[in-house]
Amino acid sequence: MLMEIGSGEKEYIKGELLYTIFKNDAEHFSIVKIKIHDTNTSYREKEIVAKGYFSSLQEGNIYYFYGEFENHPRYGTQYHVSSYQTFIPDTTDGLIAYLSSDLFYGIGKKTAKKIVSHLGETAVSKILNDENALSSVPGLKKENAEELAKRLREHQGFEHVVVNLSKYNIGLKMAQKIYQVYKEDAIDILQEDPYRYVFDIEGFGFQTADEIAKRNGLSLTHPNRIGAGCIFVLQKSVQEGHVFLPIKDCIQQVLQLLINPEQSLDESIITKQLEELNKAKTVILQNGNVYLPSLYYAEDGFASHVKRLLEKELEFDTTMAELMKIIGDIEEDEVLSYGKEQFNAINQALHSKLMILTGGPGTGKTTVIKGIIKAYGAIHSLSIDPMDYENKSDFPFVLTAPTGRAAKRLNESTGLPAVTIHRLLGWNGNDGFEKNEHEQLSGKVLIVDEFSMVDIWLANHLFKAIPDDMQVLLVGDEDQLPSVGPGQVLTDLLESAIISTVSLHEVYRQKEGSKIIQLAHAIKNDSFQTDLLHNDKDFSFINCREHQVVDVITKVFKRAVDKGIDVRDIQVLAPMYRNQAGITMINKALQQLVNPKTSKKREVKVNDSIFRIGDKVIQLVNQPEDGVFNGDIGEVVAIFEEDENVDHVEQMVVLFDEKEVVYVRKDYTNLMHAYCVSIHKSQGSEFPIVILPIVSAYHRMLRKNLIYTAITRGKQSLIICGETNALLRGIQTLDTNKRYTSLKEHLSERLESSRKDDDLNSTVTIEAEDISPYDFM
Ligand SMILES: Nc1ncnc2c1ncn2[C@@H]1O[C@H](COP(=O)(O)OP(=O)(O)OP(=O)(O)O)[C@@H](O)[C@H]1O
Repeated sequence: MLMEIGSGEKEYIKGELLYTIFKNDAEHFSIVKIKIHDTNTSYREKEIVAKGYFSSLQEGNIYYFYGEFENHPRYGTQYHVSSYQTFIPDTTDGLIAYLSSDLFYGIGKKTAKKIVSHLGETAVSKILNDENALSSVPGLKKENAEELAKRLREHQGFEHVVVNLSKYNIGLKMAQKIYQVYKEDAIDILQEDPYRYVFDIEGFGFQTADEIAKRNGLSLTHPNRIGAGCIFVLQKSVQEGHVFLPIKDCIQQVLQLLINPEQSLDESIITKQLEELNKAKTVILQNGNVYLPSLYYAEDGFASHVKRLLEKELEFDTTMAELMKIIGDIEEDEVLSYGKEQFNAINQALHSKLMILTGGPGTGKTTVIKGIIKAYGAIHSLSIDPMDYENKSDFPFVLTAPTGRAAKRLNESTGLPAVTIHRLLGWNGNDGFEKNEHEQLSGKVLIVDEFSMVDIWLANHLFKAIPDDMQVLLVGDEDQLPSVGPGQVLTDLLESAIISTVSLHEVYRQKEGSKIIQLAHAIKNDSFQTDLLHNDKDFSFINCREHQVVDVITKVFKRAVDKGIDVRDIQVLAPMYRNQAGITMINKALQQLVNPKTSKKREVKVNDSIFRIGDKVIQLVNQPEDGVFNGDIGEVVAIFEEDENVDHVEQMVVLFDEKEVVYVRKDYTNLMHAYCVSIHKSQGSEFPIVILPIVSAYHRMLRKNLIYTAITRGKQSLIICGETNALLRGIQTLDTNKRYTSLKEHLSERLESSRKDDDLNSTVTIEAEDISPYDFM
């Protein structure tokens, strides 16, 4: 149904599009000049500049624009369009002119007249709403009728969808996503089964679908509602890190979600619906658990690749004596003597197809990685200098980590090239990964650092791309926070004990007198005592309460900056965004301290924040097309106004290490200030100076692994400010949020089946010795 043009209390500007000032086809973003015909707003000028996301606009056409006025500091009043619609002439003459215009091939004036006289002045909406409307027009050829309806639909389709979705408070951006999936069917689907949106459209919430369904009078026990409820509950559980939900838990959560005083629901209805979804392969029910298929297959796929890699035997014919000599030479070269655990780790890694190396900070993980690479090079007579390889892809050592900063750290500590896992696999956004089981990685040894941060999806994609004969070393610290995404791959692998593992316990950095390392290990080993909080050369503890946190941090920060320390080297980490000691407040205060407003510095306002040239910012999502990833930290280096660049849109330029990334306004929300970042976001990074507030106001979040992760981010200095009790309680609180994962089961099933195959094969061989083929003839 078409919304009545220009009707309702919604503000509009009706006008002719005079010309396009700027157009970005890829973004569907345009800035246009409008000659105003009519408006129900108080705007009294004859013309206005309008901007927004449009599918197609034609100069000379008349449109209704719905949106809001905006005051641009340089260009004055502009209209920010949130939805729009072509004005279809409502007079007979206007309509005839419209239908016989160039827009509609094959329809001349005569035919247009016939259509209007037959269908009346609402001809266009009749054609759009009823496929057969034109069949009653005498003398109109079937092909022409079909062509006209098709063109009209194409032309009106997007606007029609946008305008109708806006009635349900669905904005232009989400409307574009929806239109891409459903095209002109979007509104029909929304009206018949809004819950389908929850399945098909990323980011479309259950509550929105539910409200629309209620408005459209859909029954509260409708299977689609219950099905969407199940999917929504599963999607939510994935955000909490689960790979599946036990069916009972899932049912309880769905009941909670769908609860309604008007109509009761019982478990059997939900169970039945889960079975239906299972039949349709929308979920997978197995062993009393319910999975979203992508997660079930990720776990199972990962397990199958682990099995594949373990099956391929490794040829290693270096004798222990030879190896001792090689390692001895490396020790001489490195001017150190490997500890027993470290030697064992190098030896085992060289012998293993797949190995896990774990250990807390300063136990020598990087030292061991370097030792493994050098020893491998010596054994196989391979140079470990990338410069000796003409072709980059021939370099035998592939070093990778889940985040940009972790990869950079790995590169700096080993002196070898290291990239993010996404880059290694050639992630290209929607299209997926260039590297996969068909196009695998090249190289001989793969080393993945910070493996505790890798979720089951990424682990599966990575393992798919590992060729059978590659040796793999997974390095991580199991005591850190689990991955942000679903699963706990490192923990599950360690618990399954199917991959050889070496844990390093002896702390080497402590020998250099590091209090940070001492603290970290005391927390890890549950031997923390408050006297460890005494100030030291690399550690201070400042007593303060929640309301003093922002002030204390600002003072500490100021003192450090006054001492000449680079702002980029000081990182505040906190567990939560809200409350008076939260990340948001800390960022505001620190921005004011280190990068205040001045008349010379350009800035842009984004919701409640102001981004200013010189601001430290963090990327919040993966943006592979620009080579920036969730957690990367950069600095705003330029802000351009619309008329200052060839694209004619406002732009903000952020420098990440040596790479500049240009953001347009719609992407500004991918950034946040980074004077203070969440501990979760800091995983995989290290900073010279870490300031860590810990107060009881964070109690919901304070856990041993969170505090351990935060403390181990500090390289040279750590300043904790807050309450001793909150710290004590935090490190005594274990993360009881058990993640539901079944990787261990998948691994044992896979390995069990391969054992059975082996048994079967061996049985056949034995029997075959006694039986001749003729026995079967
Ligand atoms: N066997 C050793 N003898 C002397 N020094 C060592 C030895 N092993 C490691 N170190 C030193 O200890 C420090 C920490 O080692 P390394 O950086 O390898 O640990 P790590 O586990 O990677 O630490 P982090 O996780 O904090 O990065 C380094 O300065 C390193 O040179």
